Amino acid sequence: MQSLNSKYKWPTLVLGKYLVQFRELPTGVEGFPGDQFASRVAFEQLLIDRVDSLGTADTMELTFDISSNILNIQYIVISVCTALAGFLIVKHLFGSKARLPPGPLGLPVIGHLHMLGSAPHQSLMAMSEKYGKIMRLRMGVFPTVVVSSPDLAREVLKVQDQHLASRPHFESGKILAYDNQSTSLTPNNDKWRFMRKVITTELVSAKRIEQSKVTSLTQDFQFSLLLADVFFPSFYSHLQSIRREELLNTIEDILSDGHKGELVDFDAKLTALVLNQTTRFNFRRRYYGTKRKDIAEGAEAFQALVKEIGGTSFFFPGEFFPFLMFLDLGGVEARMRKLAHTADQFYSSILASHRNKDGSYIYKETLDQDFVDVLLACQRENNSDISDEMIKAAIQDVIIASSSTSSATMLWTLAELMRHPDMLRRVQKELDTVVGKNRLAEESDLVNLEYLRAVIKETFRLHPVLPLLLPHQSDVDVQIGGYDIPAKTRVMVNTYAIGRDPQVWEDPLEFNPDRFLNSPIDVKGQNFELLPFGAGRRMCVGYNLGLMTVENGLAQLLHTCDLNLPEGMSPKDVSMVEVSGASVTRSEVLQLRVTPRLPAHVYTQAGMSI
Ligand code: HEM
Repeated sequence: MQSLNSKYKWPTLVLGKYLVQFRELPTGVEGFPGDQFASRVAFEQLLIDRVDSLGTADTMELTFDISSNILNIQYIVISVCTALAGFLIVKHLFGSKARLPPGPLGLPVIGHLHMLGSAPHQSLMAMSEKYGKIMRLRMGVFPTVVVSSPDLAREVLKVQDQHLASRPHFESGKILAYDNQSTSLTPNNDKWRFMRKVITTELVSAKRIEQSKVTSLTQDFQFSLLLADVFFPSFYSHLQSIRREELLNTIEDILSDGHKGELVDFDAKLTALVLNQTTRFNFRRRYYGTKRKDIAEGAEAFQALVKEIGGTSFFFPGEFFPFLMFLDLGGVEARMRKLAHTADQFYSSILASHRNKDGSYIYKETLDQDFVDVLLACQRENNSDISDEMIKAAIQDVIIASSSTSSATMLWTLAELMRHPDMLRRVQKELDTVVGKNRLAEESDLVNLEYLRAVIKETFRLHPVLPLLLPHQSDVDVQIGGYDIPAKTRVMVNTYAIGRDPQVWEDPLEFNPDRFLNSPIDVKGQNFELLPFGAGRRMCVGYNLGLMTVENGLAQLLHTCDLNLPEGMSPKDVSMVEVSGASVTRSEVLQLRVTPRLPAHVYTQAGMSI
């Protein structure tokens, strides 16, 4: 067999790699599976066949997820350069008499990085079965503890919450998130609390926040919040109408594709739905293209940007060996800098569109204000504390945090329902009983859709899209599970392992929504066996918007559309294979046949032409 290296010019990233995972299709190679290959030989042969059949030029640009596949050559460089530093750090941190959690034997310098594989949550679950529900690991130079039981999750996210609510410093966040100024990456400080309050007040809450409750911020920040609060009521009702409008747009689009006899690409439709909702909340623009006429200029570039930043993994060499960042192994840093520059130009243009030419703020009536207006208003009142960079980081954070998570959850739920047609019928029967067939579902119906909500909880249990949450970090020495955890240790909660633990759930691998009927277990951070949004101070700040998006989106879809698998495909063929990036998604696109299931006048009355 011909060697790939001899035949094609090959990106450095691939040299020396045996396991490679595609994040994107090579340009022009249709239907190339986002798959992993057991060996280099199989991988190379497949590529050679594909490239030959296309007759492309001898250089191809490919994008790889290097999350777990840190190159052998890089390991060698890292090992030589860091042996001494690693030894000293480990000796300093673990050389004391502290009672540390157990853990597998790691390699010198790299620690346990090589054990993470392409799906770290799965590898860590397997390791916890062997080494225990609390494990000590080392990711490069960083001591890390992973917990995998509800009791230990409670200790991390509730009992020791105040000491574990910080975040580690991320090298990727330094480049891509304005020096870790985004809400999700900022350490536990006043600015982080401020951003959480503004998001809660302006984007995701149904209630006004009483000024008296704001006690932990500086006076200036309190004033800014008061200001934000004034804008709130009208903005909230406006958000509700945006949600509905975008949802009906999407359903019209889906039904129109279905009517033409085309298979509907649910990945594309639901990603567009959530992204459009989010960009409209933030800066009143639809940015993600759909087939409708009102596609904003630059939609495709923006779509690519969000996808790439959202898909940028924390798992690359410089993240675990920060003092080697300057070597830029694999060229990851250069790629991130380019991406950050493009993103910054985009956010600068958004800010500019909210200001006059001389930089002064364009005054708008309260009703016309979007999230960027609110942040700029806070900036005007508190100039030195809220920088443009902080605002840009906040916008990016909300877009990425909300878009990939909500659409991925909807897709996992739909895939489970397509695998279980009896459950799909039961959800639709419930919708017909609660809503009927003569009107569309409303957000207010959700409370009565008990079975649908059970299906969604069961999906969260088996397919949490952020299975390890985001890494927490201890500010001080703490104890978890009777073990000593030194300050500055990274702490992860493996919610995926908890969701599949036979000591916690009966028949844990079975998709059985009935387990949640008449059960007090909810997803709102009170029940540590089910933590799709985390819990405590760092819990997802957008959980009720995320939940509303998922529940309402699925209710409308399943009520208005009959869904069927493509001809010749049976329920057991629906793949549940995962791809791990910034969030965990299905590896296959969900394509379905769609027909309307309500009388024509219901769609017409809602303004849809199908
Ligand atoms: C189904 C949808 C969603 C899921 C499953 C989800 C899940 C999560 C999880 C697991 C975390 C990490 C919690 C931790 O580290 O302990 C998180 C953080 C976060 N989420 Fe969400 N999320 C969703 C939707 C949203 C939405 C709609 C927003 C928009 C406002 C949002 C904004 C954030 C932010 C800003 C953080 C960082 C919070 C902090 O560090 O203080 N999320 N989310």
